[in-house]
Amino acid sequence: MPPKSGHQRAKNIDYEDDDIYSDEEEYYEEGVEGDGMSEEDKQQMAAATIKVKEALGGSFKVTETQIQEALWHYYYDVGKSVSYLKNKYAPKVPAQPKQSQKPASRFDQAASAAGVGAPNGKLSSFIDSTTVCAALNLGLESCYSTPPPVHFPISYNFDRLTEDITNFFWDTPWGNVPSHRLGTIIPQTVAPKGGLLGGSKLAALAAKRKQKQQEQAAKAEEEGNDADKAVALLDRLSVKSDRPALLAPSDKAPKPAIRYQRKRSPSPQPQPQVESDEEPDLGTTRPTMEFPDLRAQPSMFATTLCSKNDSRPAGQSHQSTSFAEFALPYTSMVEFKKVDPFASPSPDDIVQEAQKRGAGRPSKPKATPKKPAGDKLAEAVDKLHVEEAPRVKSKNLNVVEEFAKSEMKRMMNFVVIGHVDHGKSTLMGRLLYDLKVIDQRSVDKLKKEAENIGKASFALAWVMDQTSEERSRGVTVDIATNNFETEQTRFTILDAPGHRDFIPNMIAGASQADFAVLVIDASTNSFESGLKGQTKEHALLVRSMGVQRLIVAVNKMDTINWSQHRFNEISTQMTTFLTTASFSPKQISFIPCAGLTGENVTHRNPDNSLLDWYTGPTLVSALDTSAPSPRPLDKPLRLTISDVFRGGITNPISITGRIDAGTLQIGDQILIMPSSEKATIKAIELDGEPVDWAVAGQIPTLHLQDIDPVHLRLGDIACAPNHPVRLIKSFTCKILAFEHVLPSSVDVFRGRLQAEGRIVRLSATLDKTSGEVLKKKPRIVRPGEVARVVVELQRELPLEVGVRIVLRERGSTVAAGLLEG
Ligand SMILES: Nc1nc2c(ncn2[C@@H]2O[C@H](COP(=O)(O)OP(=O)(O)OP(=O)(O)O)[C@@H](O)[C@H]2O)c(=O)[nH]1
Repeated sequence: MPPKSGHQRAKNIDYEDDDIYSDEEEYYEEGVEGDGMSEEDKQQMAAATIKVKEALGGSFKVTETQIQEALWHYYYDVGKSVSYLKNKYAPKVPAQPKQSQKPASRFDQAASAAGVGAPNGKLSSFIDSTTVCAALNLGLESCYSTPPPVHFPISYNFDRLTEDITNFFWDTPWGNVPSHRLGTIIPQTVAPKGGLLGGSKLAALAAKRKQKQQEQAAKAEEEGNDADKAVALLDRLSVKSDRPALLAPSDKAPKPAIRYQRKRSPSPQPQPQVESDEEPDLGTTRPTMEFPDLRAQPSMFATTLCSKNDSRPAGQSHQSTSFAEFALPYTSMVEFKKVDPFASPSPDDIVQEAQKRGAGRPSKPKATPKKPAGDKLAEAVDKLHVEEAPRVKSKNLNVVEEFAKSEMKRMMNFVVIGHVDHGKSTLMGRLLYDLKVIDQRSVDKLKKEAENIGKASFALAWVMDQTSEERSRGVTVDIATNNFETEQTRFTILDAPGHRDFIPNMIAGASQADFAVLVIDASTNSFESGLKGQTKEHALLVRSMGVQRLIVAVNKMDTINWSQHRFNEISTQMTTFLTTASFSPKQISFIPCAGLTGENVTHRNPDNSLLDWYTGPTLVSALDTSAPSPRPLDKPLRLTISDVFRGGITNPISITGRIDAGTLQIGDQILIMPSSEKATIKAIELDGEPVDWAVAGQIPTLHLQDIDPVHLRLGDIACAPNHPVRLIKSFTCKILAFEHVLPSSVDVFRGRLQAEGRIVRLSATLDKTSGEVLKKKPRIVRPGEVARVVVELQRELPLEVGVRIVLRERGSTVAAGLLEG
């Protein structure tokens, strides 16, 4: 009976239980006795034997044992067994031994090869898998890392082992490569021949040459021609010096002298009909062998860049330079030869020539002989330089004097603040419309657009709210500016967002304002809800930012029938609150108005008898009577950047911001902090008009040069280079608490500037009016109290004494104050 093969055992293994076998007994399963076959095996074997016999036919000479051996090996696979038996025991046909013979597989060969050295007899014990792998020339690494031993019966014939292996793999196609088709690796002893795969026409020509050369050499030797020998020797020497590695492959076996020459790059295009001059003349020239240069040739670009020192004699044309060795497509065509690409000046030459002429310099005569391309390129690179922008000439004006004698109108900036939707933008839109800053046509257009999206009541607000986001949401997001004039004053409106999410933007607007207009919705409940919201917060913020004058526009009076009672109620409540927030009652004005209808904004409506009880000024009159803030013109320049933008080709980088102190004029250099980068003022615009200078209190647009935009950020300070703002990381400030203040992390706001910091110390609580210390080192500062605290910043910021800051924590304003040092 055939041995129990590894396959058979594997069939019945419960892998979950027995993954690894520790000793050979375990390979035999229980219930298997004697011949090693189970009852099931025996039945299968009997049935399969009958089928194999039928398939082979009665005339086929094979014993039952041979059939069963085959079936055992092929897991009772009748087809395979039949094939095997036919191949194994079929009578050999002497006439066609090769065709009929089953091709030997790789495995067959390997196994046979191993068998050559093996004792051709009976092995006295089993052969383990290492031996099998070695026999198959596979090596152990291709077997299992822990190879399971393969057992063969005692007294197994080694010849049969190779046969079995051979037969087992005979049907694997990749193992059945006929021996005559097996590749042979022959170590290279000579340099490769020309052509991609060494079989080109040139190679054939070279071979011919070589043969001819050898014949000549033999002939010369016969004739004792010493001269030829010397030439041959010289050849060998020169070759060695040129390419020692390639041409002296072995000292022991010197090769005949062959002179290699650089292979010219063939044209990638089909050769034209014209006979090429470069066709080797085998008859007249020394026998040579075309050989591809194994070292990569430098590219044309690299050669051009690096060939500064041209050794060519002066006057030599480009065609005769080393570049000519790099064949270009169509170069051998007649048409191509007519074209001299260097005959006319290059585009670079033309540009340079034009530039010279433009600069008024006489153009140099064309250099003859022509310089090599590499030199020209190097020269051109040397000449490359960034055109410096023409220096901006300063008129060196005495700006303070200019301002004094300018007789220009007063200039004032006011910020419009208040709770969301109380009508700030509508009120400003109405004001601009009634003052004819906005024409009827524009307002009609806005009305139509607003109607189209169902927001007709926002048409006037859209005069200020110009972004699509603001218009679609019906909410102001960022500060919107606009200008208008009265008889006495030129105003800049800073319309702030009312929504609490945009308080940082409101702070930025407030930091630029001389005074504020607080808009309050007088309708039922709106005023009250505003008090809990941003009405109070905004009022406190602007006061903390240094605003002293406050005009309260009691708006939407049309919704309450111009109720005097309501107006008085609101006025009383607000006066109480504002005075506690340090506003002087003299600086507060209350104006009843309706932005939507325009009542009492720029004019009184004589037909509106409901407002007869009011005898005070209109809103515009109230604005006009406000006193401007003092202008520190004689102080060093300080401008807080509130916007950075690209103004276009002529003005690539521009900034906007209020001048807090000092003056500036065209041509001035300014220092940007904290980047410490300088810039030059190229042009100045004020309310869209070009001007030569600007002074403190104004919000000009400065067009800059000599600075990279990366050095300009919102909240940065533009200052005089000789009086720069210091960068500080820690400061003491006097604050008015909006909420309970404790040592904690805070966001520090100054204009558009926002930075992370921490209140590290509560130094003292102070008296509101006198500023005297009430309590040192308090544990907490309560809302409404004034205190001195120390703040540490995460990064250095341009802050100095007198600057107003706001401290916020998680979206709420906790305090605002003044930097002390
Ligand atoms: N009846 C009436 N409605 C007004 C008046 N003023 C404004 N409104 C309406 O109030 C709504 C809000 O007006 P806005 O001007 O957008 O309010 P706002 O304060 O600028 O809003 P934010 O800037 O987003 O805080 C709009 O529907 C206006 O039509 C007014 O005097 N009377």
